[in-house]
Formats: sequence, structure tokens, C-alpha cells
Amino acid sequence: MRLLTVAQIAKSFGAQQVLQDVSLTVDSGEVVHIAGGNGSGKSTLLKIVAGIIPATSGTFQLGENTHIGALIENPGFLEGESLKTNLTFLAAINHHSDPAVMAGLAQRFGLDWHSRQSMKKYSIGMREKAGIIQAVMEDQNLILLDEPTRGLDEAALTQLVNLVAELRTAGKAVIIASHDRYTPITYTANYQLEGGRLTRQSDGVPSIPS
Ligand SMILES: Nc1ncnc2c1ncn2[C@@H]1O[C@H](COP(=O)(O)OP(=O)(O)OP(=O)(O)O)[C@@H](O)[C@H]1O
Repeated sequence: MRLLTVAQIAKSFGAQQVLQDVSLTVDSGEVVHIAGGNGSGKSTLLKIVAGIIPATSGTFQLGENTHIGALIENPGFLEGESLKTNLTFLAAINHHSDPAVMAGLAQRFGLDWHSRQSMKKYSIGMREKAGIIQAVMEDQNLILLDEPTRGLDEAALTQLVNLVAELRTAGKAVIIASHDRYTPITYTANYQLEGGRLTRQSDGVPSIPS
């Protein structure tokens, strides 16, 4: 099932052209890697797909049943509130809250679901974990993860690798942007973003048809 079609997108900030003629399709069961150096436009592309900023030209189309979850740059949280309050609040916005799922994800990533610690005291890795959880906790089927390994310890990295594999098996799709060409995650397709252009590098493991 097609979840996303990006067609010939360009994006400029003033005189700076960041993306040119970027096209991409993503189907369920795909795990797409977008590699690129600092400032190559990875976050910009994900923000366009998430509907946060508009493209200068070109189009993108979501599938009829596409539900996006996203971790892009530094996700905003209510800093004075706990993880549980934050995630419950976010889930309530979409009326799609399952406390057991949220608590299970927190436990999986080694975060104390019942802790009253405010999120302003969270470390970089803890914030990243909270960002990953909010991107998947509502059963979203197209998950955008921008540098999701930032600050993660080894146990959390293993959980992330396993989580992405489970999402793929469940027929969802994940787009991961990172600086590294090689990460421990198993991809079905690899792209490089350079000079504003997105180029397919190679196929990884086959996607699992839904
Ligand atoms: N709101 C904005 N206004 C002006 N320029 C911007 C804006 N957002 C991004 N840019 C510029 O667009 C370019 C691409 O930025 P982007 O954040 O997409 O890169 P990135 O590949 O995600 O980088 P990094 O790996 O460092 O996070 C950069 O030169 C950046 O300065």
C-alpha cells in the first residue's frame, strides 16, 4: 500500500536552494534511509512531508489511510510536566490514547512511566526516547525519525533496531534520516541527499508486503 508520494519537490530559504527535484515513494513495509551531511536538507524534507513547512514547488501526497508520527529535531514537550503527562496530553489531541501501549513503550526504553520527574530534567538520550515513543504510540503507519540514535545508550539502540523491524513486519513504514551511511538499522532502501538532490543508492532487505 502506497503511504507517501513525493514528486519533484524543491525548497528554498530566501536565495538558498536546499532541495531540488526530490522525488520519493514509500510503501507499507519499507524502512527508508536518507543519509546526508549536516545542512544537506534532511530535516527540511521530513518537515515538508510532516506538513510542518510548505515546499517551494512540487507536491507530496499521503495515502488515504496514512497516519504520520514524527520525531524531527528537538520535539517540544511541556517542560514542567512528567513524561506520562506529556504523552497522555499528546495522545489526547488525536483522541488516540492507549495508556498500556504508552507505558509499555516507556518501559521498553527504560523510562519510568510513573516518575513525577519533570521533562526539563531529562538528558538528551531520555528526550530522544520520549520523542521516539510519541512518534509510534498512536499506531501511526508512516514514521519519520530524524537522527533517532542521538544520545541513545546501547540497550536503547537495540530497542530501536527491534522496534523498527517490528514496524516493518506490521506493514508500517519508517523513514530515517541520519548523517551516518551505516547504522545498525536494517533498511529496505538507501538514499543519499547531497547538493539538494536525493539519489537512491541501493536496496536493502526486501520490504514485507502488507
Ligand atoms: N527555517 C529556516 N530558515 C532558513 N534556513 C533554513 C531554515 N531551516 C533550514 N535552513 C537551512 O537549510 C539547510 C538545510 O537544513 P536542514 O536542517 O534541513 O539540514 P539537515 O540535513 O537536517 O542538517 P543536520 O544534519 O545538521 O541536522 C541549512 O543550510 C539550514 O541552514
